[in-house]
Amino acid sequence: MTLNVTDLSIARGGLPVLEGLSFQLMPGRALILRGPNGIGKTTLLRTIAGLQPPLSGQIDGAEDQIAYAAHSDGLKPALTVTENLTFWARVFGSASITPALEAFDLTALQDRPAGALSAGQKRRLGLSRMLVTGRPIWVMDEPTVSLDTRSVTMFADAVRAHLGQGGSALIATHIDLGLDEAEVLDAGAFKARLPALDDFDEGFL
Ligand SMILES: Nc1ncnc2c1ncn2[C@@H]1O[C@H](COP(=O)(O)OP(=O)(O)OP(=O)(O)O)[C@@H](O)[C@H]1O
Repeated sequence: MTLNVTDLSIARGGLPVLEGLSFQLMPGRALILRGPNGIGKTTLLRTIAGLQPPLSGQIDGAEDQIAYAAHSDGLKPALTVTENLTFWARVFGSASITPALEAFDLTALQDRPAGALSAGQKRRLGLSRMLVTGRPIWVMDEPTVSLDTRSVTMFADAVRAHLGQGGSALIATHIDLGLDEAEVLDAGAFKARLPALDDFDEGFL
C-alpha cells in the first residue's frame, strides 16, 4: 500500500504549522522526517495517523494501514511485557507475539510488569508493538528516545526487516539511524506563512 500525501496543510492549537506538503511513501521505502523543534513534525504524524484532521489537502492509502508509535509508549504499567503485547496482538488479530519479543530482546523480561521496566526497556516494548499490529505503514515519532546504541541498532534492524517484507516507515528523528536506503523529508521547507501583521490590523479597522 502506497501512502500518498498531496498538498497537505496542517495546524496545531488553531495555528497553521505546515502547508503545501506532498510526498509519496511506497512499499519497501523509509522516509525520515527532519526539521527543527516546533516546526510541526508531531502534528504531521498525528494528522497522517488520523488523530486530527488536516486543514486542507489529501491523505490517501492510510486507512487501516498505519501503526503509529507516538512520543508516549502507551503501555499498561500493571500488565507484564507479555500481557501488554498479547493485548495488542488481540486488538490487531496477530497470531504470535514471539517475533516482537525476540526482535526487541524482551524475552528475558517477558514476565515483568511494564511499570517496572527501565525507560529504554519501556521504549523497546512500545516499539515492539509495531510488529504485532501487522500493519504495513509504520509512522513513528522520535522512536529512539531513551534507547542505547545497541537498542538503536536493534530498532534499525527491525525497520529494515519490515521494509524487506514490503512494509514502509515514516520516522521523525534527529539521529542517524543508519538506514542508507531512506529518503529525507525536511519539514522546514513547508513552514506555514503566518498572516502579515498589516492584514491582521486591517481586520480591526
Ligand atoms: N497541544 C498543543 N496546543 C497548541 N499548540 C501546540 C500543542 N502542541 C504543540 N503545539 C505547537 O505546535 C507547533 C508544532 O509542534 P510539534 O509538536 O508538531 O513540533 P515538532 O516539529 O514535532 O517539534 P519537536 O521536534 O520539538 O518534537 C509548535 O509551535 C508547538 O508549540
